[in-house]
Amino acid sequence: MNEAALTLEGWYALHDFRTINWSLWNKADDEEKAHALDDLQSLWEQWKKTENDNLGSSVVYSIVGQKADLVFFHLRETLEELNELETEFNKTAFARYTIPAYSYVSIVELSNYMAKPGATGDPMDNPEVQARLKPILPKMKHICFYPMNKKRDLQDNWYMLSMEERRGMMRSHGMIGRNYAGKVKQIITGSVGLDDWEWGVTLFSDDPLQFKKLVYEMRFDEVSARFGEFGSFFVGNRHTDESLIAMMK
Ligand code: VOV
Repeated sequence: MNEAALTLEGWYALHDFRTINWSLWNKADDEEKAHALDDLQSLWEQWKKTENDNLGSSVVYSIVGQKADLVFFHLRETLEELNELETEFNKTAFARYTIPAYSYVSIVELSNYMAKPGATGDPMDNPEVQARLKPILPKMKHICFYPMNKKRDLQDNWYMLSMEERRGMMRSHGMIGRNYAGKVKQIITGSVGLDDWEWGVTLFSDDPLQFKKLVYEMRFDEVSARFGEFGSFFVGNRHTDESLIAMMK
């Protein structure tokens, strides 16, 4: 049997994609709209407080194209908290004007492929590791999310490779990624046993072209070229509470 990579897990993640029911929204009167936006605003204030208290992180982005209109991306300590905030959102007057479009449940994950040989001590005690496992989400202008698998075909089965083979490929993957330091920030969330794909890839950048450059360059790298299988891509622009409320008015 091949050696499983050791993984460290941090905050649970929910990507909650919604479509706005514009025909319902357009029929609502001013009072109903104001009530819906007040509800959204007060929930957003709670999300900000959670983030300021370092108990989680939340960002909201528009989605370009017809797959959804918005994504609410939340990180929280427990699955229960994610469930609660999803329900809380569903109870708002604002949610009545949205239709669930897609969701993804996962957990922030780091693997030991790049672990320094001979490192001692519990990595969970390392503040850098903690900051990566429980990240305050970047407030960059654009987001790109997609789920992915590593192939389990007869010839190309990631899970049948030795640790050394996988480590070598992940090193090359990391080297490509490093060229995008300062341009693209990635949050990799593991979802084996949690959702339909094996990982969620969430990228942030101030320049959406960098998503295309990075993903394209990685397609030529062995781990993506031979083993990568990808779901739907969602791309969008950052919303603050002010910009989302202004858009709805
Ligand atoms: C923005 C740049 C960037 C950088 C620097 C980077 C680096 C790294 C390192 C060093 C490591 C391994 C250690 C760890 O941290 O876990 C990873 C891990 C991972 N990655 Fe990555 N990745 C990036 C970016 C990046 C992208 C764009 C993708 C999508 C691939 C594509 O073709 O579309 C991706 C995927 C992943 C996955 C699914 C994993 C887990 C694989 C597993 O089998 O466990 N990743 N990644």
